[in-house]
Amino acid sequence: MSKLLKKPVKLALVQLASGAKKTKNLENARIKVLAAAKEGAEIIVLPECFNSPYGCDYFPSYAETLLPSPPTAEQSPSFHALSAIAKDAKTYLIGGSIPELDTKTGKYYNTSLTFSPRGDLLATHRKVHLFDIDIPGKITFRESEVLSPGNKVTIVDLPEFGKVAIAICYDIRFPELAMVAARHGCFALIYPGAFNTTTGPLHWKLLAQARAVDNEVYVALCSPARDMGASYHAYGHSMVVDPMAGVLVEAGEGEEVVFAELSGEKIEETRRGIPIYGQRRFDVYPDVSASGVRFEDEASEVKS
Ligand SMILES: NC(=O)CC(=O)C(=O)O
Repeated sequence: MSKLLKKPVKLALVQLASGAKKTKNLENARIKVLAAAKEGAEIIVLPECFNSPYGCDYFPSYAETLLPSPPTAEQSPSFHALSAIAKDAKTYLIGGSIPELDTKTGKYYNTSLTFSPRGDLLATHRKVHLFDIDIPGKITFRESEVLSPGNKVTIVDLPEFGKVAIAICYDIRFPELAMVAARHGCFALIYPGAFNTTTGPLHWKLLAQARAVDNEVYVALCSPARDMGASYHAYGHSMVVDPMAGVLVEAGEGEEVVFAELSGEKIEETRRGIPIYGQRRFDVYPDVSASGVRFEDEASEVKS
């Protein structure tokens, strides 16, 4: 038996088509998550900004207040919707991300909420690395004009399975975060993410496979469906990659739910075959996972 993943688990990625109407997005998420649960999924993932369009112009008007926790239904309809969906589906629900406003500081965040099958909040992850890029003639995006970054690595214990790490989209470009999470015993790295039609074709699958092969863990990326009528064209192609970097499943561009079976034996088999976990040379380079890693958000009462 694997210590990392105690028993096989069925994961579902809901590549949701979200529009301008938040109530409609929440209702659509509910329908799709309940249907995925009926298919046997035990961990279900929603995309980045699943309750709103994605873009700096939208963050403030869609932002919800999560603190103090639990928020009221007026402060955060998405918190309450996600909690109820998880409870009704009786599954773990990684609620993609939503724009958040911390009313104490006036700062906005891109925040993911994870709920237990009883509907309890297990963890909150605020996107750590903000999506600030400028590829002339292609895409310029500056999340930092509106958002503030989170400041911790988020690892969630799902007691009957094991630990997963939650991070958001651009966070996948930073191998240190993934390595820290893997070295702290996660069986999967889960990234709700909205890559775009410039970076997606080149980097989405490459990064999923890179983080998987670096760390010999499962990697799951969950995108919104592509909407060519929106100001931001999400790439789609939600996918699950196994610890050998094989693509287990990949969605197309439209609304779709994809499933994958994850097993501890696949992780063990990979690590037996290519035993990098016993071959690192910390006499040659430093162990980034050993010290100075922040797992708690000390500045706020946000649940880690
Ligand atoms: N949207 C993001 O956060 C990241 C992205 O699209 C990219 O890295 O490319």
